[in-house]
Amino acid sequence: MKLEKYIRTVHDFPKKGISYKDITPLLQNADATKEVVKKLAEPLKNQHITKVVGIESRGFLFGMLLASELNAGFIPIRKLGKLPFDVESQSYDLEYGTDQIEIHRDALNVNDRLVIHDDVLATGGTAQAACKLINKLGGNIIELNFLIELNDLKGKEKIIEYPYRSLLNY
Ligand SMILES: O=P(O)(O)OC[C@H]1O[C@H](OP(=O)(O)OP(=O)(O)O)[C@H](O)[C@@H]1O
Ligand SMILES: Nc1ncnc2[nH]cnc12
Repeated sequence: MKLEKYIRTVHDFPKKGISYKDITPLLQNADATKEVVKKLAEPLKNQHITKVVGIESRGFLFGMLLASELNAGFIPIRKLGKLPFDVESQSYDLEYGTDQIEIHRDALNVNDRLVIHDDVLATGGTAQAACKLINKLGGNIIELNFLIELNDLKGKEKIIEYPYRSLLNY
């Protein structure tokens, strides 16, 4: 199945000069959605993953499905001020701004085997900040995976210490 045909490029969103990769056409298609989950999960099936970490908000969409497919738990990393309990925080730069993400301090334990998932790897600022949060809690990152990687933005250079995978490259 050609997953690329379900990704829509929207020019000048949310700011002039940005080519935004819109995954909503993919989400509308059940077969394409299942194919994404299968491809994300396949190499991880024997890796004894205990929790998938998803980054708000689009990282929740496939992060939760991947966790279910792997019989793993799910940990949300959320934007500033959204998690109700004790949190660790990390600020970072985006392709179109700056932001701050947080994780609950009791979200994981040192024995967990973690996968971090997000829909898009662009500059890598978000993924790098997520890794910093996990490291603050002493977590063990087995892999980062993404549905889409924007090659020219060189996000992979920010997560060089970890294995990572993207299903689609632009
Ligand atoms: O590699 P980076 O340059 O850090 O960009 C990637 C991040 O940008 C998008 O999220 P966004 O902050 O737009 O939020 P959303 O998921 O709520 O749409 C995307 O879902 C990633 O989380
Ligand atoms: N160009 C882009 N399209 C979709 N999501 C993004 N997150 C960061 N850059 C993005």
